Amino acid sequence: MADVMLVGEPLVLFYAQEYGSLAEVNHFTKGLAGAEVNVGIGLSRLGHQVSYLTKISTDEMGDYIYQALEKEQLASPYILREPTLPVGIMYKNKVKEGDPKTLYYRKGSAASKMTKADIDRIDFSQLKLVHLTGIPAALSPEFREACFYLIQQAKESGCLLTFDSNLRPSLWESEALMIQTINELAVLSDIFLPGLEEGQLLTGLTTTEEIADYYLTRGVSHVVVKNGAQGAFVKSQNQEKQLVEGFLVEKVVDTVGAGDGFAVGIIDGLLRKLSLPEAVENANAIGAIQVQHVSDNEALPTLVELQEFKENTQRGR
Ligand SMILES: O=C(O)C(=O)C[C@H](O)[C@H](O)CO
Repeated sequence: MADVMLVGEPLVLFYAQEYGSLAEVNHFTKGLAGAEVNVGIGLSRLGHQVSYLTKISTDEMGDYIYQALEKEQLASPYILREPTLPVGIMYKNKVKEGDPKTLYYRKGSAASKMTKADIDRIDFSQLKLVHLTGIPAALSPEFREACFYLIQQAKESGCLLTFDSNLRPSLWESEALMIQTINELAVLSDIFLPGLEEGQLLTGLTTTEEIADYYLTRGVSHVVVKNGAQGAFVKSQNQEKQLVEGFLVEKVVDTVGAGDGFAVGIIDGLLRKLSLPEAVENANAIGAIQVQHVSDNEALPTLVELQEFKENTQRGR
């Protein structure tokens, strides 16, 4: 029986083999992407039982996603095959510095059409935690409505809710709708995980503590503001707060998926009843591992690999 439920859209990812703009490069490697998928893979590798609810096509790209999910113990009857709609595709370029450019072909995908009726397929009885990101709410009005319904059902069943803002402006009709919706979802969560820049855009505030307070005063129990190499700032309703130092990374190769790795550390810590600062330290470590690899999820560690990384890597910028 699964402890964690994830709902989202898996993507076929083509990541470039050569540096340069997507218009210029010719060689790509095929992989799997999607924020919730990445979190699911990370948790599964750390030994947790995870369920993942989505819809994929019945064509070869859908087969590819299904097989990749099977390999990561994420395939289950919660994956519905939809004969008339495609899966989403994402391209990602290779950069020497900064964030890679991502390009989506996902409008009208099978997953983007998920509704409240799909949420009704979830058996909440044994679940401990539901994790959601801001991406599904961007995909269609019906999926957006389903996200609020998922949160309501999860809360009624006594599940913890972790929420990662994961802002993707290109997927939203407008920035105003993105900010409004993400804030509405965030204040319903127990543990909210914004990046510093995301928090600044969402609240109009500047510092990590101001951002944390914004959500704490609106009912969130714990806020963890991610600040890349600087580490992460965590503050709770009881006013306990701490800046948890990050790990030294020699070369940042690709930042996409680092936030999902971070969420894995937090959720794993909650499930294993670690203290929040301990969970944040693991989250920083998994984020640091992620940024050193081009795939969105292939480097996600096992517990042994995580331990090794922490033992062999210095803290600091
Ligand atoms: O799901 C998306 O929209 C993506 O951008 C795919 C990536 O794997 C993911 O978001 C990384 O967080």
